[in-house]
Amino acid sequence: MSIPGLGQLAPTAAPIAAAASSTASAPTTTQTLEPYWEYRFEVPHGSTLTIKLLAGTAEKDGTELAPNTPYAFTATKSKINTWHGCTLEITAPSSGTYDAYTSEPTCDETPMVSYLNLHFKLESLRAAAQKTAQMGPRVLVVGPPNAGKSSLVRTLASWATRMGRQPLVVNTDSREGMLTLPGTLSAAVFATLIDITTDWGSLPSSGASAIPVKLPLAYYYGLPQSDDNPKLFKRILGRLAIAATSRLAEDVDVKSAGMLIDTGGVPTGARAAAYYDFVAHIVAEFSVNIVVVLGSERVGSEMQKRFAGQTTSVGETVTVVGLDKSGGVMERDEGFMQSIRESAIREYFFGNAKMTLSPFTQQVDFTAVSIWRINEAPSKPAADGGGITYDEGEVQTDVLEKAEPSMMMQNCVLAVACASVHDAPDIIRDANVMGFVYVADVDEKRRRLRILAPVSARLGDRPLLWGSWPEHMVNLLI
Ligand SMILES: Nc1ncnc2c1ncn2[C@@H]1O[C@H](COP(=O)(O)OP(=O)(O)OP(=O)(O)O)[C@@H](O)[C@H]1O
Repeated sequence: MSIPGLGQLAPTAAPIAAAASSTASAPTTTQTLEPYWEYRFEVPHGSTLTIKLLAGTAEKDGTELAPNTPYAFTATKSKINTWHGCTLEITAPSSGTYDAYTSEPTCDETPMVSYLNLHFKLESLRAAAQKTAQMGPRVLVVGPPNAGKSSLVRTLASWATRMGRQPLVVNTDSREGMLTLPGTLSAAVFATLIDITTDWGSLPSSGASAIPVKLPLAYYYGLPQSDDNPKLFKRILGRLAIAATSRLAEDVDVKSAGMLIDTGGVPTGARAAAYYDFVAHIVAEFSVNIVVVLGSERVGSEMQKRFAGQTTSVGETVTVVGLDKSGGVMERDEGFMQSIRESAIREYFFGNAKMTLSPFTQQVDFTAVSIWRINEAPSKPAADGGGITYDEGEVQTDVLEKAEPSMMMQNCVLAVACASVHDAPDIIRDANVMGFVYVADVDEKRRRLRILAPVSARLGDRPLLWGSWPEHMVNLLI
């Protein structure tokens, strides 16, 4: 066990240098970082950047780098930070490209110190909860898009596990999957380190891994934005909250460590009001007692207005904490995000550079599968403030519709519900996800589907859920 940030030296007067961007050409370079500096890097799809810690100590999102161990990063934007200083060896294949620079803040300038202070505050709450067998802190992180919310949740989770804690991490942003494919809301206990070459660690798959794989509990929403179908989104959040709360109840270590909940970015315009309702729903359902607002006074003031001083279902007062966003957080455009989603899906079926998987292909008759469609709600407010408001009472938007196989499903990912094909639609909707299949081909003439699955299992026994997220893929078999 190591304690993040402890024993740190008084801050050195590190020069405040403007971050200089450089496109590296040399295959191997070394980079020396002073205390509090960050090495920020962007690796495009198809390139690999290998980083090795030669001396000192360094972390990626709270997880320490092992000395003299090469870590290969691909298709990512991230950073390595150091509390005490370090030397890194950076290697990139001469044909590959990447962009990197060092940020050189002092102790007073880096928001990492305030994140560490938050961690120690949470730690003291966890210690107190452990003594009295109460629930540890339930922390919700909110803020605008690209504020560093997921990075902060990951960092707090990693620091907690380094102290021997086992927090339950919850993802409520269906655009990105946590330990599962996009389109889902999920929760997982983090008791061991995170594989730092990925965001959240490898997807659970049927192979051996040096770092223990975390198994998430996932529910399929099948749409990218929470307001694409507000009623269904809230329903699924409720299911996840019940599962998360019972996970806390059955394990004293998880209970005292509490929860860390990630959210999608607060949208702009009229959609923000609806989004705040989802936040209120999360606060109520997960009995959140600490709301961390990252990088926005506007969102901070809204959160203060709504939650500060409120009491949770277990009688604790809700605290709202505002923290600065790191200047290093990188924009990820739609093209980049799409390539990340595609690689997550490829990895799910075919494995990655460390482990190849052999998915199972089967031909099934249209009549042998039971597919249920998840629809968007009929309307949502436009980003500019116009548009139509919801009328949730009237429309049963959270009802699944039975769908006939069709060409529209070609190259789509379907979620396999942990339910029976004989169950009622609302039981199927409320079931958690067992895994995913991919529709490689639809032959409407012969009424047959070619389906790729991670394991050989009879598909006809389980209902399949068809949403619009993740979106249509390019053909994975080419
Ligand atoms: N200090 C930093 N230096 C370099 N990159 C960073 C830093 N902090 C975060 N990033 C990167 O910036 C990107 C966006 O960060 P992150 O995903 O944490 O933001 P977010 O607020 O959760 O985004 P979203 O609104 O899309 O959910 C990620 O690729 C992350 O690894």
